[in-house]
Amino acid sequence: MSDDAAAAPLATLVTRLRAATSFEDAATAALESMLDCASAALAENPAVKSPRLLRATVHFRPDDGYQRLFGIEHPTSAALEGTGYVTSANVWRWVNQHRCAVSIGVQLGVLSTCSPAGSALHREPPEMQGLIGSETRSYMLGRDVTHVHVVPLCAPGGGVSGMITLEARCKGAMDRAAIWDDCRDLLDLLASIAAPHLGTLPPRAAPKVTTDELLPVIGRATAGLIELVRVFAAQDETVLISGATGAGKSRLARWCHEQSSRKGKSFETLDLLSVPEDLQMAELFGWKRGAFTGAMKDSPGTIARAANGTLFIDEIDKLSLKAQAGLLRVLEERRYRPLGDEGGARRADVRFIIGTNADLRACVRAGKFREDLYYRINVLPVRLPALSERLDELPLWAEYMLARRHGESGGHGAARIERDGLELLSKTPWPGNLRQLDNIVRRAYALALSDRRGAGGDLVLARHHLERALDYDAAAEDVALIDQLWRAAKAFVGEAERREGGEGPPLTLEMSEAIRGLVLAAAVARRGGREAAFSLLGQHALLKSRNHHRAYKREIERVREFVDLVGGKVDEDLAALLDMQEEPA
Ligand SMILES: Nc1ncnc2c1ncn2[C@@H]1O[C@H](COP(=O)(O)OP(=O)(O)OP(=O)(O)O)[C@@H](O)[C@H]1O
Repeated sequence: MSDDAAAAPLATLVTRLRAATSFEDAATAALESMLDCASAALAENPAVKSPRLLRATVHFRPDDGYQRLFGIEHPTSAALEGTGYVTSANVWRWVNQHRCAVSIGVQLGVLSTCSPAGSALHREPPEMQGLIGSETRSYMLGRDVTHVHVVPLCAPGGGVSGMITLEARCKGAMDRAAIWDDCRDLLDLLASIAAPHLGTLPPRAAPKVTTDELLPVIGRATAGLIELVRVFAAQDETVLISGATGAGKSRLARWCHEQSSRKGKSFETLDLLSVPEDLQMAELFGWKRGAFTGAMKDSPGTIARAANGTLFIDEIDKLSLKAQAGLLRVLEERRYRPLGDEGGARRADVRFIIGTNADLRACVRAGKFREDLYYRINVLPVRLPALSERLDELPLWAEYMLARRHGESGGHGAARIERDGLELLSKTPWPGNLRQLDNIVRRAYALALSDRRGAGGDLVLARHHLERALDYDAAAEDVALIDQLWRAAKAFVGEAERREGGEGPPLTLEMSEAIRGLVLAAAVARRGGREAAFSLLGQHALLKSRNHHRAYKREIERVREFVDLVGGKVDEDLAALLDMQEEPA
């Protein structure tokens, strides 16, 4: 295209970008101008028969994780929805590392690029082999896409903040990745002009996302993210959810499953924090009887249990290097073999969602996490913001958690939080995120309940209840475990002395064993179930032999006896656990 011919689209784009007030305005302007230029260039190319530009997409992912995804159809400019997006982790990785465009001839897998240093065109340099995998290729062909051009969005600071993909159908040019040669410089230029606007303009008003049981609160900062996850849910590719501990990654993973075509099938969670390294392979792949000492009978692993459904692997950075190699094989070949199984490999029809609160790239740099696995799971990455980054949600979460607690205890009437109590919460730092907020609300609820005893009306969480709950939290955090245990030991001995003086039956050393049951009960309350509690506390042999329910009942019985003996007011959560005959739902 001549310089004169290029001047007009440049001027139009600059004018439209200046007028843009949102990310979507700027993205539409950029995509339309790039599609128009590419369309004109292809029409003039005598070697290309009946070319047709199909669509273009902005993948905005500063700092690697997706922040926005926006695309339009050509020539209508209708916004793309749902599964309308082509994604390829490898292409992103290449463009991100080399900061230059790539063209792909989909049918034959032909690739071309400019060398990062200059303008020389390279067809299929060796490092690009395998850049588009067979899955991506057949997906594109299934959508009638024969040619794709990918342009990096270079951020002013030197990094790459995203990429723009253009898709075309040119059946007569199937062996030529080079159909874009006449316009590739102009496309680079248009993208570079748009990049700063895309990086700085705010999104159009947050989409109206409806809440549900799994995501009861959605604020301004998370609305866009939830929409992204809804798009990703439809794609069956691996989703990587990163975010601080307690931010709600597990719930988001579950929600993603419910939005996917695997809804209604099993959803399994493997929390690697609670699985010792030497059992990780067994947990993932299952085992045959005799595969290792203690393997008394065959057992399916989480991959088999998640068949046709979704497997959420949390705390992925805790995966041993050996198990990392195993997981990589599953992700690449979709096949696995249980430990000790001599038969053929089994098919893993599972959608993986991965959770982490670690910086996986730092783990790769430190040699603790395989780089190839990192790229294999980093297909659709999203970052769930910490509670401190979405404070508009805080009052809604607090009220939701209070209502849930009130409902659990079968409370009558309404329960609410006083306005200055909510103010206090919004000024509090929340390193433990939603989990910590939930704990505070529960503790404040217990305090409010004991204040209300006897009085009717609404249950009100006043500021002083929340203050006390927060103080308790801070105190518990500051005091080392051994000091807290020492205090408990001294309290035990004090009570024994009182009884020695004639106050009730004696307290013997054996009775101090009730502490085991208390620890287990606390773990059940914390982890939401016996299996997770036993696993957390390293009781894998009991779990394997399925004897943990019996063990739990025995320990809890001991606690009940102890409570009967010493009397006094029992914490409400503990009382509920002691009354419970069966596993909590
Ligand atoms: N969508 C939600 N609905 C109700 N409660 C939630 C939700 N998300 C988070 N919470 C509260 O926060 C707690 C932690 O949530 P979740 O386990 O999903 O966080 P996480 O980010 O996976 O934590 P970790 O990294 O420690 O595994 C939950 O037990 C619950 O109390």
